[in-house]
Amino acid sequence: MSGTTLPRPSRPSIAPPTGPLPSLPVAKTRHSNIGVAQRTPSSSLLPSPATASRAVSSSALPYKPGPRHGNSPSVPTLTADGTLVGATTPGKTLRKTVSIGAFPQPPRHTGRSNPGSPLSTSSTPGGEMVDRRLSSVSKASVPSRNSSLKKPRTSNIGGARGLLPRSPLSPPSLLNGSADSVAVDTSHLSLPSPPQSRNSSPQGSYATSATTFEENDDDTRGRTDSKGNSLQKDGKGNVLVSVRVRPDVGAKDSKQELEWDVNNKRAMISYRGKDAGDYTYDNVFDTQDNNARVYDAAAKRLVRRVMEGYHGTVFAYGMTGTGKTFSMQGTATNPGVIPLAITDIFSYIRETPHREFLLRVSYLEIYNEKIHDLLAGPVVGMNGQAGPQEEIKLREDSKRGVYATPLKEEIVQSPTQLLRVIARGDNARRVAGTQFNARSSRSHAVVQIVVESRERAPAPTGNLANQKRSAIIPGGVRVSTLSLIDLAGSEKAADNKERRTEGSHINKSLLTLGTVIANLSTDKDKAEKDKGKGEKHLPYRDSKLTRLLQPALSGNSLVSILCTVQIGATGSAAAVNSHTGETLNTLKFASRAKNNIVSHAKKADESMGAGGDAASRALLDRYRLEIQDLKKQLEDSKNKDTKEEEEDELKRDLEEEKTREIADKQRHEEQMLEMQLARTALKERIEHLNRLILSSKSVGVNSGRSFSQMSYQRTSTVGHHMDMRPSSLRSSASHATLEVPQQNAQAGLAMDGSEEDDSVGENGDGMATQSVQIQSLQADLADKNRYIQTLEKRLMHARRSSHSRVSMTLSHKLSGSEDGGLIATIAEKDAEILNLRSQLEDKERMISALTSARKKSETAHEVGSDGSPGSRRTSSYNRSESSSVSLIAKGPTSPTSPKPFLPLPTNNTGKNIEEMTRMLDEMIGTRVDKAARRTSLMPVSEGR
Ligand SMILES: Nc1ncnc2c1ncn2[C@@H]1O[C@H](COP(=O)(O)OP(=O)(O)OP(=O)(O)O)[C@@H](O)[C@H]1O
Repeated sequence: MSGTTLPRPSRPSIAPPTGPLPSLPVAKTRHSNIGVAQRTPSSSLLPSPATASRAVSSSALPYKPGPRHGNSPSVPTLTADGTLVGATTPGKTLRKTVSIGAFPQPPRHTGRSNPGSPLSTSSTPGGEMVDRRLSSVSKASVPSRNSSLKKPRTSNIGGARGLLPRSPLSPPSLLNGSADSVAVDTSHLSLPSPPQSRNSSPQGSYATSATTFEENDDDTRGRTDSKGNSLQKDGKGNVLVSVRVRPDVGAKDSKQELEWDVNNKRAMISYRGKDAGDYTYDNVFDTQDNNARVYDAAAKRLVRRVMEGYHGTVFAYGMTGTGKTFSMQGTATNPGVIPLAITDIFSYIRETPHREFLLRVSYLEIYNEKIHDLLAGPVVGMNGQAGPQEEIKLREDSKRGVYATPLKEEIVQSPTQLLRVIARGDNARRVAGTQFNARSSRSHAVVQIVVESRERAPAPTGNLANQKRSAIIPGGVRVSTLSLIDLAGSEKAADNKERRTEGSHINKSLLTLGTVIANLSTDKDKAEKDKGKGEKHLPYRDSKLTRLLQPALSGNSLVSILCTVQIGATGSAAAVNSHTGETLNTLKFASRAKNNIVSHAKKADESMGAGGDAASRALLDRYRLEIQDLKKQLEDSKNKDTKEEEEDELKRDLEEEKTREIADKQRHEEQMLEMQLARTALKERIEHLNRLILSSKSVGVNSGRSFSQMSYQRTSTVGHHMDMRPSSLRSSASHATLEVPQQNAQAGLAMDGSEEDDSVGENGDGMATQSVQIQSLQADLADKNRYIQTLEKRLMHARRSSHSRVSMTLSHKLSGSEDGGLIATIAEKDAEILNLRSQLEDKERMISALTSARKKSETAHEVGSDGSPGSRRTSSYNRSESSSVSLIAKGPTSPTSPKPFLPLPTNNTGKNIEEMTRMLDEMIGTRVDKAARRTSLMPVSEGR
């Protein structure tokens, strides 16, 4: 086939690899054939010539590829349409195509040297497979596995042979999620488990003997030629074709069965009826072979190659009811290709720690030429009822090849998850009862597992940019796809109209598939023959199935085709004939597929994943980048958070600091105010006291003068017998002693001693003195009032402060208070105010007393001037006053003042005034002393 005219997806490069592809890392530890060992010697109960001869020619004898070639002319082509009918040219190999690279070429093939296949195992340098197991089997004279359908098996790897712990009778479907693990006892084999054996499963372990059996199976399947040389087994190229024969209990010993011979050892099916012929494939599975064996021989390698980066397609083809679904899905106890592939995929991931993988799965069906997404679930319409699904179309682009869109893809992380997803799709698949199958698949079902893988990034170091780079650089992402396809079965016209419609679509698509495959070969032949004439049209677009399979069929994928047949049938002769015809058709289809499909699959280009724009990047890369971005965002937000937290903390600190400062300021202001108030109060008090002193002085001066005058008068009156004691007036505040000057005293000697005169003498001086006293007292009163106001203000402020201050301030205040408490201070202040008030009252009383005294003296004065007794006193007073004045005017040196100074006799008014003043002074003195003591915390001395 030439790729020049065919539309090829560009996903994998179509150029063949330059060297041989690596084989699977299989530990070839065993040299015995488990399968062979477990099977009974091949012996036909009803030997036909053919079977007899094959029995003899089996393993112990050199293999002769003759029958295949011998049968070649008789191998008919697909009879579905007239154009495909025909037979291969006699002598011409059925395998017309070659696989990639250094595929070892079987001797019977044409001279082309085939490259090593990704599906092949190790080969000798000469290109021949080493059939170790076969040789060991031969040496041990193990009977041939070659068998006819009638041969009963005494052992069964998968369960029918007694190794499984449970009966496979009516097993639940594994894909429906009810499967349990199948632990097959292989201990009796005394064989080490190979490294890649299934050591995990969705539910546990699938370490079946069939799996281990597989490892050497490749070799035992090699054949020897007539000269005894080891031959490479057919089909170890990029395309594997296997045929599985379904057991048919009902048709036992029927004539049809006798016409068939299934030789799984030689991978050959021979038909001895009309159109007799031998059909040889890569694998032939007889009725005794279980699914594990089928998987191991037909799909295991392909799956592992897919994990290594190749695209792989496995599909089951066959007539309805022949076991396609059974082979692909299997049962709980006999898991099929799909669950076993899933198990292997995850085993591979576990065994490959240096790479990272991302798996996504989609599941679609082609039903009546329409594609349905089996994972999308029912679409609920506006009315709440299930509506039609969005139409899924097939598209093709240079990167992805042919693909269905829009199709739901689910990312899966475990075998269980993957199986669940597939089971979900499987439940959504259309099945119906038909004449041949109670649960017939009415659609082609395609499971696609996309495997993205990449070398694991080294531990990220350095900055984020470096980390980002290191996350996507190494090796790029490899993207490969494993397609597992369970085709609907070809069938005869059904009674039911719906089944008929389905059947016609199924048949049409299968026919197209056959045509494409047939034309692949024809095209190739023609292309070779008629170079330049152009290539034959390949009708990929005639059906959705072929369109979807186009990348695989056109050579971009490793392909494994499992054709299922059922030999023998019950019923009418026509039915039997029809059945045989279908079986033959399937066999011919398989032969053509084997011969015609050319695969030059190569590993997916690693750089593809890492390159291109973001949208075209592999999901693994996109996710890696996203992870990096998210990590960065996380880091940023963390940093931001930390920064914000720090800023918040700083802000909080600043605010706290500010609040503290404001509080301190307030406290300071309050303290200052208090101090100021205290100072004001003290100043006022000082002023007041000073005024008092001045007032006393002035009173002293005035009264001293008057007193001295009075003293003089008294002296003069009483007659010089009194002590010359200085008259002292003690200032209440300053304790200042004001001594009456001697000259004044002496001057007073000449004065008249009359009481009245003394009190009112000096022509109204007495009145003036009283006025001064009154003024002084009033001023004092005003002072006191101010002082009281100040104290009240202070008290108010102290109360306010005590309410508003915090306890600390309070305690501070309390500890700072001399009396040990603000409350005590307040109480004292209250008491002080009360005292002052009482003092005020006293003063008021004194003022009123003085005022009345003045009034009295005024009245007396007025009476005196009118010749009243008062006037006498006044005149006397005036006299003495005038004499006193004259004495004073004359000074002490006057010779007219010989009398010593005598204390003035106190009259009533003088006494009153003196007493009152004294009382006042005492009261003030007491108060001031008290206040001074109490407010010792205040800078009294400073104020003073
Ligand atoms: N190798 C086998 N061993 C035991 N039972 C089998 C085998 N192959 C098929 N069967 C049974 O035959 C029946 C039909 O098989 P299955 O549904 O797989 O056929 P099919 O090819 O998928 O049919 P269709 O195309 O109609 O879907 C099932 O009950 C299945 O269990």
